[in-house]
Amino acid sequence: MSGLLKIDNVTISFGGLTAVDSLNMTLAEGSIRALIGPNGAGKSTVFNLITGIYTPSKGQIFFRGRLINKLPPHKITGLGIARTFQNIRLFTNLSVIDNVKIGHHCRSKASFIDALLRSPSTKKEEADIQRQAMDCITLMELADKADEMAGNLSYGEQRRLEIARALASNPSLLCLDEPAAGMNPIEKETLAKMIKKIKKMGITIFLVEHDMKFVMNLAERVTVLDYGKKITSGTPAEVQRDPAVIKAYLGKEVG
Ligand SMILES: Nc1ncnc2c1ncn2[C@@H]1O[C@H](COP(=O)(O)OP(=O)(O)OP(=O)(O)O)[C@@H](O)[C@H]1O
Repeated sequence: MSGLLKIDNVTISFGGLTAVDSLNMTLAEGSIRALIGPNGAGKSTVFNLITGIYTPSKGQIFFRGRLINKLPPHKITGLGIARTFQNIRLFTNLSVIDNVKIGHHCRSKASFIDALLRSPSTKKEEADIQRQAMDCITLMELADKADEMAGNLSYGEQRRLEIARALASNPSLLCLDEPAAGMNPIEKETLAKMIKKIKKMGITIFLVEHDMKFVMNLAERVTVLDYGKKITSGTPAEVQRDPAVIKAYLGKEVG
């Protein structure tokens, strides 16, 4: 398996605070990688760096060998990197399907004039977007809720809808920021099953998550950050018995 994403010696500082410090990571294509660490370790900042929200103070980020850390977020999405956020960001007054159709926007080829004139090519593109959006919500087991307002969904369903929307941009790398947060054990089990299905479709998964049981059952490799620095990287079993990890979590059980 080749490296899909390469984070090469990346540092970002905010004033006097180094949020991510000389980070090196390579994500194998088709894998599930987790990034864990205590609160404030820099995990979301890594996602913000990959998706172009932040620019590294030092270092480089490559996606399929292409330097991406100077590209704006929409270009990075267009190259095939999608993400969800720690806090749910849905249009609660729009339907489930419309929330997902918005995720297609970055792939849409229709110009403003095309859309106004509703040319045959625009109509065909609209039909394709509708079909692809249905595929995404079917995958996340929300097809029967397609016309419901997103705000009426349960918490677990809203989190799944966010993933459906991210999938609508047809990514090859999907970054999930705390996807299981606030879910009950049954919702977490359903989510884990869906993430495995997404992986089987060939999409690489990069996951930030606090729920250790969820992470250890799902990820093939786990990278641990503390105060912005990578303290270790390995299989879930290796990471769980690493003394540096146990110390970082202040003696809390990891597993
Ligand atoms: N835009 C910013 N300006 C200033 N400080 C920032 C900014 N973004 C992140 N930080 C700081 O960087 C550090 C890492 O934050 P980050 O949100 O990446 O941590 P995290 O590991 O995702 O934490 P959590 O698990 O609590 O979500 C924190 O100290 C945070 O306050």
